[in-house]
This record gives sequence, C-alpha cells and structure tokens, in this order.
Amino acid sequence: MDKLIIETSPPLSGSVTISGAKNAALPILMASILADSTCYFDNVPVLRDIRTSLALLSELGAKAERTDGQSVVIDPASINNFTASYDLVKTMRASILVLGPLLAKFGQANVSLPGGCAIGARPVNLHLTGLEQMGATIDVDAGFIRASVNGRLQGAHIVMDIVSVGATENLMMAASLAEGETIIENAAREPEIVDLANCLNAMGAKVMYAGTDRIVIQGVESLQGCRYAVLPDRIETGTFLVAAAMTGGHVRCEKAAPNTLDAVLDKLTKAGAVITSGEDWIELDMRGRTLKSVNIKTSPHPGFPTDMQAQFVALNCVAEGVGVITENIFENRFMHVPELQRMGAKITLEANSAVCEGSSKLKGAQVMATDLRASASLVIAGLVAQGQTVVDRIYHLDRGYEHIEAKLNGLGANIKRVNY
Ligand SMILES: CC(=O)N[C@H]1[C@@H](OP(=O)(O)OP(=O)(O)OC[C@H]2O[C@@H](n3ccc(=O)[nH]c3=O)[C@H](O)[C@@H]2O)O[C@H](CO)[C@@H](O)[C@@H]1O
Ligand SMILES: C=C(OP(=O)(O)O)C(=O)O
Repeated sequence: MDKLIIETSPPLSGSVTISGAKNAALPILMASILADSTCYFDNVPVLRDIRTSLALLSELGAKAERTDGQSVVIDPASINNFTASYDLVKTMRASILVLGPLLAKFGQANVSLPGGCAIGARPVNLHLTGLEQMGATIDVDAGFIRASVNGRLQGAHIVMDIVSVGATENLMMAASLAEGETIIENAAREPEIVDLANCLNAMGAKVMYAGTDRIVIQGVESLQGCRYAVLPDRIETGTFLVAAAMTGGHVRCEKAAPNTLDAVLDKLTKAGAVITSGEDWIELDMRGRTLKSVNIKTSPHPGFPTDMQAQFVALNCVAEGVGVITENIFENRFMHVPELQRMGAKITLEANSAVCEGSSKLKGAQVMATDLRASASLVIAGLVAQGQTVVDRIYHLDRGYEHIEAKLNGLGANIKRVNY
C-alpha cells in the first residue's frame, strides 16, 4: 500500500495543468455502451476509477483501452455480457451508470447493488424508479439489481424527489435510446451533466436543456461512436486553488474551466484571495494577504459542491476567525475532521456542521485517508503543518487525483510517495 510523506511547504508557486474531470469521464465512458460503433474519448484522466471503468466495460465484452496519454478508445460492438460484478462495483459506485445504457441498448442488465460508503448510505432508488417509469421491470435480489424490458424503453415524465447527479445521468442515457420523449424534472444541473449531454448529442442523441432542472430527451433508434474530449476537473482545480490559498502562494491552473467554479471562486475571494481568470485558466494570488474563514453550505449545483467541502474545512482550520461549514448532501461526510483534529485543528462537529475555530497551528502527524476528498484535505493540511505528515490509505486519493504529488511538487511542495 502507498502512503504520502508530506513536508512543510513554502508558498505554492507556478502553474499546474488540470486533468479531465473524473465525474464527467465516468458517465461518458459508460455512454459508449449505447453506441453501435467505436468511441474515442480525449482528456480522460489517468485514475484508478478510469481503470476500473475500462475493466468493467471489458468485462461486458467491449474492447476498452487507453491508447496513449489521455485518450481512450471503446468499441462496444462486442458487448455480450450484461452483468456488472460485485468485485468491480464494490470498488467504484459509479459502476451503477452501466444500468441505464445496458437496459436501453440490450433490454437487460444485472448490476451488483453498490453498498453504502464512507460518506453515506447513497441509495439508488431514484435510478430504479425512473427506469421503472420507462417500462423496465426491476428486481433487487441477492445483492443484484436485475432489470429487463420487453422491446424498447418508453419515454416518460419523471419528477425526481431529490436532485441526484447519478440518477439524472443514468436516466438521460437510457432515455437517449428510448421510444418517444422523456422529461426529467428536478434534474441535476452539474457541469458534468452538461458534458454528458454534449457527448450523447455528439453520438446522435437529442438531449435538450441539460444544465437546467428540466431536461428533455427525444429518444432515437440508434447512436453512433464519436470523438469527444472530457471537461476539465473543477474539483481538482478547486483543490489546487485552496492549497495555494492556504500556503499564501500564487498559482495558475491551466486547461481549467472557470465557468464551472463560480461558488468555489466566490468563497476563495471571500477568504481573501485575489482571483483572475481567462477562458481556460484561473490564477489565485494570496501573497501578503490574510486568510479569512468562510461559512459554507453545500448544495446541488450551482450551489457549493460537497466535493469541495473537506478542502475548505482544512482552509478554515488555519484561517483567521470562526467558520461554519454545513454539509447538506451526504450524511457522513466529515471523516476528515477527527484526522485534522489529530493534527491540532480546533473543530467542533454540531449536527451536520463543522465549526472551525481558526488560526490553528497544525502539526504534522500520521493520518488516515477515509475517502477521496477527505484524503485531499489531509494532503493540503500537511502542506501547512509544522513537520512531517504521513497520509496512509491513499488509494482513495488515487481514485480521483491524477499524479497529485507530482503536480504539487511542481508548485514547490515536498511530497514523497512510499510503498510499504
Ligand atoms: C461519480 C460522480 O459523479 N460522483 C458525484 C455524484 O455522486 P452521486 O451521483 O452518487 O450523488 P447523487 O447526486 O446521486 O447524491 C445526492 C444525494 O441524493 C441521494 N440519493 C441519490 C440517488 C438515489 O437514488 N437516492 C438518493 O437518495 C444520495 O444519497 C445523496 O444524499 O454527485 C455527488 C453530489 O454532487 C458528488 O459528491 C459525487 O462526487
Ligand atoms: C464522492 C466522490 O466520488 P464517487 O461518487 O465516485 O464516490 C467524489 O468525487 O468526491
């Protein structure tokens, strides 16, 4: 198992290239199941979750491989197995995203039920009821979702109880090959939803108004392969910007998508940073400025993203003043708090809020990564802690950050990966 050894960092400085978004790439890779011919995807980050997705598509019978660097090719023509096994699903919840495409294209799908995970129970009821409304028969039996449909799925008017990114994606993909029109009300509006819709449309789908809470999809009879480049990762971008702010540095993120980060940039500005941006870059300057605590409430896009919550808890620990961060999406997403406390952070948990006293002098310690973004918060806390921080169980981090230590070291940090 790998761990990261992090020394106290000077103010981060320089530029870093942002990778493609994990959360856009995952549904886009699964969308290839819907096509009749080969799909070519670019800007696909090199991550453990992407390797898992390629393994899953291969298990289904597709030819799925990374060609070079950031590109992936998937030929779905040979898909002949409709079962996503527990072994793969248990390592990546986004495996549930094969359900809609398999059902729409082949009329059947067996997907291992993703269990809960560190951040919450994360049920998939909305995925299932939406597909049932489109005519699918679904049984959940012995840990598997067994879904089938006689003929094609039928367009439906679906009103989602809760805003769900994954359910919106699954239903959007299924509806693309359904007969007739599907309307998804109370749809998620995340940039990754828009990216998936753009990719589906490049395959020949008719998805309209993605990015609003009412998506309309006119089903088509078939979809073709396409070439599509994945959106830049807004969470990776935000994580580097927070690290720059905490170290009092000056960092430029290249190949970023500033228009996907409004809520995060707003909080960084309130924290005292100077932000400038162009079409595909963002620069943060914190030199000589005082870092101030911010209050945050997570909510679906365009609100503040839950995937940036842990990083801002770390920021508030060392900023001036008291900051309250409220998590509204997942019921157990404060696993980083006890680890940050081990580093000396003064945080109190009150219901679903983390109250950070601020101005903590963090001290390096051995800490444990518990989930993806919790891991990121520990790494950036390690940059400003006095002495050495050792972050264990970083396989969580490798699920979602491409070469994080190399990228941070390129900005002046001193992080080593060791294997033991
Ligand atoms: C691969 C991917 O894109 N992951 C992102 C996606 O996860 P994911 O798509 O799993 O998250 P959802 O948007 O579905 O979850 C939002 C909330 O809805 C609940 N829910 C969801 C589905 C359902 O059928 N029933 C139900 O109750 C969840 O438990 C959660 O409380 O969006 C989350 C919220 O922005 C992000 O944190 C994840 O990084
Ligand atoms: C929670 C996340 O991912 P996943 O939905 O894949 O667990 C994340 O990206 O922060």
